[in-house]
Parts: sequence; C-alpha cells; structure tokens
Amino acid sequence: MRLRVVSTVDGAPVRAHCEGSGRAAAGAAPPCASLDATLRRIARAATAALYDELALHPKPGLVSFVDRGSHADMDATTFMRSLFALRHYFAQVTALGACGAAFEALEGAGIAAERRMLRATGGINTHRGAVFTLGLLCAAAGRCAAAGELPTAEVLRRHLQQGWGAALHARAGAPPRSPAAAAARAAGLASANDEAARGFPVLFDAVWPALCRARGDGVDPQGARLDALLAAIASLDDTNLLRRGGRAGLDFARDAAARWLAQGGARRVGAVGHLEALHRDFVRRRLSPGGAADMLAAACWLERVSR
Ligand SMILES: CC(C)(COP(=O)(O)OP(=O)(O)OC[C@H]1O[C@@H](n2cnc3c(N)ncnc32)[C@H](O)[C@@H]1O)[C@@H](O)C(=O)NCCC(=O)NCCS
Ligand SMILES: Nc1ncnc2c1ncn2[C@@H]1O[C@H](COP(=O)(O)OP(=O)(O)OP(=O)(O)O)[C@@H](O)[C@H]1O
Repeated sequence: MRLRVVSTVDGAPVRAHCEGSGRAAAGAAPPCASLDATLRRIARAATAALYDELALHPKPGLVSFVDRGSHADMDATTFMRSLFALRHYFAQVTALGACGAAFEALEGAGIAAERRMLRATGGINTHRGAVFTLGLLCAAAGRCAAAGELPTAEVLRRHLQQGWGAALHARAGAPPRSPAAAAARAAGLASANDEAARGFPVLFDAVWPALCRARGDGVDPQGARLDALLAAIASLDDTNLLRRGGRAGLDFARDAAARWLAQGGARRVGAVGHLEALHRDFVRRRLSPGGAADMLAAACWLERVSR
C-alpha cells in the first residue's frame, strides 16, 4: 500500500489517501477506503481530548471552566482559542505519521503549530506540551492505521519506537534546549523529551492503567479522569512544578497526589471535596502541574481512539 498526500498546510500533508491495493498488513486491517476516515477520527480525538482535560474540575492548580487555577495570564477562553487553532495540526501530524514521515517533518509541524498557538493566545503558552505529546501520539496512531493495526496502548508504543525512537533518543541525549529541561537534567529528572524517548512510561504504565482501573471499578468518567490526573501528578517529573515550586514544590505535589490515591481516589466518599481543598492549596503555592495535564489529555485521547 502507498499513501498519497492530497492536501497540505505549511507544505506538510493534512490528508493522505492510499493508492494501489486496498489490503493492508495482516490482522485487523481497516479497508483502504476507510483509512482517510480513520485518520480524521484520530485527529479529532486529540482536539476532543484537550477539551476533556480543560472541562475536568477540580484539577489542582490547573485552568478549567470554573477558574484559572494558579495562572494569572490565561483562562478557559485562552485555552479554547488555542484548541481551535490546533485542530489542523493534529490532522497534519496524523497524516505525516501515516505517510511514514521522518522526525524532522513532525518537528517542523510541531514548531509551526506552536507558532499558531501563540498567535491565537496573544503569546501565551497554553498547549506547548500537548502539541508535543499528543502530536507524537497522533503520528504513531497514523502509522498504526496505515499498517492496518488497531491502536492499542502496546501497538502505539511500538509504532512510536519503530518510527521515531532513534530520533527521540538522539534529541533526549543532546544538550537541553530550554531552562526547564536544563533544570530537570541537573536534578536528575526526566523532561518532556526524555518521557517521549522512553515511550511515555508515565502515560502507558501509570496514567492509562489508572483510568482503566477506575472505569473497571464502576467509577464515573469524571472520577476516572481525576484518578488518571492524580496518578500523573504522583509519578511524572513535571518540569512546570519544578520551575514554579522547586524540588520542594514538586515533592509536595507528588506526595499529596499519592496520598489522595492511597485513600481510595475517586472511590472515596468526599473525594471531590478533598480535591477542591487540594486545588486551593496548589493555587496558594502557585503550583501548576501542566505536564500532568498533558498526560491526562493523552489518556483521554487513548480512551477515544481505542474504543
Ligand atoms: C519538546 C518540547 C515540548 C520541549 O520543551 P521544553 O524544553 O520546554 O521541555 P519541558 O520539559 O519544560 O516541557 C515543556 C512542556 O511539556 C510538559 N511537560 C512538563 N514536564 C513534562 C514531563 N516530564 N513529561 C512530559 N511532558 C512534560 C509541560 O506542558 C511543559 O510546559 C517543545 O517545546 C519542542 O521542542 N517543540 C518543538 C516541536 C517538536 O519537536 N515536536 C515534535 C513532534 S510532535
Ligand atoms: N488546564 C491546564 N492548565 C494549565 N496548564 C496546562 C493545562 N493543560 C495543559 N497545560 C500545560 O501546561 C503548560 C503551560 O503552563 P506553564 O505554567 O508552563 O506556562 P508558562 O507560560 O510557560 O509559564 P508561567 O505561567 O509560569 O509564566 C502548557 O505546555 C500546557 O501543555
């Protein structure tokens, strides 16, 4: 099967059609005619997942429709503007993945998307981490769809590694490009680039299992997402927390999240009330787990693409 690019944004493909045989690799192969629809579904799930994340409340220190958490310069409207500006990017990066594009092409699309985000928000960073994490996941899902495989967590991880693992490792081994990544390395912590190079272990080994476990226990969708977010805060080396609160801030956030989960998480009576109190505490300390928010959005995306 060969993929043909049929439209572009900033010179990169947004849609891809397959040429030649309608049969893809062995296994649960989607027929070729439906590949385009599958790619669109993957991309739409990314925008929807960012909305899922924004709409969830209470999220310790984070922006939602209820309040702006620990952020003075952005609110839910800023996030909605950004989200709208990013929708073509997710289609583009999914198509790039399906076409087997090199990492440099994904990087170019990501940089252009960051620029569009900043234009839409008046220079405010609402979704930088999400552009990166969800962009890579969409590319992996595009690659997986082109191979005719279903996007389970395990399959996505394999496609991410086979497609761009070497480039991600090279990037993670290079000198840090930002003060946040430099601070993470100096503290022996894993930055966004390290997480990606390792195949997103926090997402696949902690956050996604927490979401699935909660749903399996009969917890409602909101409660399950709260469990997933707190699992992310408890286990991610979140450079946003490190930058705003130093090592003490990061440790405080992790311990508080681990305690909430150990007490039953969303299953506990009064769980939401406790989380509202924790949210107020994070705001008092100016803490914001933006990286954990990105992991939650990624888990919401996974839930949408794998059902
Ligand atoms: C890779 C990026 C995110 C690196 O940014 P930076 O050096 O500032 O790293 P940093 O670790 O501070 O994270 C940036 C953002 O990621 C999220 N984040 C924070 N900590 C983590 C973590 N441990 N793991 C995952 N995400 C995290 C937060 O939202 C944060 O604001 C990015 O800005 C970049 O280089 N973009 C270019 C586009 C690109 O390469 N795209 C790849 C293809 S999609
Ligand atoms: N609901 C959310 N609230 C806050 N941050 C979020 C949310 N969802 C995702 N994030 C992530 O957090 C990051 C933005 O937060 P950050 O605190 O780093 O902003 P900043 O402008 O870079 O820093 P500062 O506000 O300290 O000047 C984004 O990269 C984004 O992906």
